[in-house]
Amino acid sequence: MSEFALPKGISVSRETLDRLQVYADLLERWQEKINLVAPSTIPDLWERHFVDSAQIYSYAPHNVRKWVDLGSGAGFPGLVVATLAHEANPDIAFTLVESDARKGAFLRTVIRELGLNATVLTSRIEATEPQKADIVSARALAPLDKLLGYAYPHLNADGICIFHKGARVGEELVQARNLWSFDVTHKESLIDQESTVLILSGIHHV
Ligand SMILES: C[S@@+](CC[C@H](N)C(=O)[O-])C[C@H]1O[C@@H](n2cnc3c(N)ncnc32)[C@H](O)[C@@H]1O
Repeated sequence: MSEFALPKGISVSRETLDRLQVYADLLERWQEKINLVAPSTIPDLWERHFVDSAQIYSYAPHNVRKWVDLGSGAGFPGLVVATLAHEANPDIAFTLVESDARKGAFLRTVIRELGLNATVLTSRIEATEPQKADIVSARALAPLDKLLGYAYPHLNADGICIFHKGARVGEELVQARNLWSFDVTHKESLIDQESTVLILSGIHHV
């Protein structure tokens, strides 16, 4: 199977690239009616949202079965990762938690069109029953201390979190350590020098 490189060297098959393109086209169409992403980011949709999301797929351990994405919005990063996993790891079940019903309708449309192994829960994270996830991801949802409070009930015993974080990551880590104990690995963002991806494991209340 031929491999194609997304910008920043992420390799995907022709089929996956085509699926991502269908997703991007749907997003641009729906964006005319509902605000799925900040309009200022549309000219840079591919890099700001698709590549930024795709970069975390390689950080997933090989034995992942259940992946939960919190506050998915238009599907970033969860639905992009579900698209990447579709061919190589179709057994990974993705759950996207998004309280906004219109965004939920968009997410379901993409899932149906692409045939992905993913489900949308249109509910508030705090009201969602524990998901027992191997991985919880989130981008642009909340400061780290609050984010861990959202994620913790949905992790299984060995579960890890993969969070996109911005320039205030140092400050957020200090705050979070007041409430939480965890091991953390920092990965440089592929798209933005100011951003980081955090991988957190061994998460417990202090
Ligand atoms: C700033 S947007 C980020 C969306 C996406 N993760 C991204 O990076 O493009 C935050 C999203 O989280 C959703 N959200 C915020 N609080 C939530 C909660 N408590 N439960 C479920 N969804 C929530 C909002 O509706 C919104 O779509």
